[in-house]
Amino acid sequence: METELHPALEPVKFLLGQWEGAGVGGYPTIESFRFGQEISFSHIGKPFLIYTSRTWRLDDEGNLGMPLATESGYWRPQPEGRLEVIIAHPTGIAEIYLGEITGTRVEMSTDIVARTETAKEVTAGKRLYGLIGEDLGYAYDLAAEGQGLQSHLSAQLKRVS
Ligand code: HEM
Repeated sequence: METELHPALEPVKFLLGQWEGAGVGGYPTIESFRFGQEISFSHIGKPFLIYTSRTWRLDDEGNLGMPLATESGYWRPQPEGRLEVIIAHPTGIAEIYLGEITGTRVEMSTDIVARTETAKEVTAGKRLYGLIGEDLGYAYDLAAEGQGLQSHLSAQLKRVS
């Protein structure tokens, strides 16, 4: 049965579906790397998107290797293009973002980052998502381990369903 889209999701409808692609990552404290990624945005008829992401290391031949980061959460569009996002990480981190939707572009910055006792010292994040033609692109800036907010990842994904 097709679930009817909640009207609050109209501004983020362009994200719905499964996306697959590849990206690059780095940070001053680590070696740069390539990764493959699957992202899913779905809904259950309520005013939020369900978001999940899985990633794998990508070698020079383009083969997927070890699993890397995974994350999941909820995207909650609000009136006037505002957006609230909650993302949980298995690394003991929970991020709360406040953002804005402008056409097919979403920009968000962390309001709060909470960490378990053993999590790395992540203090802030900024994410930019947007359609590039028919693809989904994003860039993620991270402040962690005493470093200022700067690029950790960027990727481009194709819609697969
Ligand atoms: C597509 C998603 C991501 C991928 C593929 C990815 C990949 C990586 C890799 C390969 C490393 C270096 C090796 C390691 O420590 O595992 C790393 C380090 C790190 N990542 Fe990510 N990451 C992702 C998302 C995130 C997010 C969302 C955060 C913060 C909430 C984050 C925070 C960190 C931190 C704090 C480090 C350690 C830096 C250090 O030890 O100095 N990463 N990431």
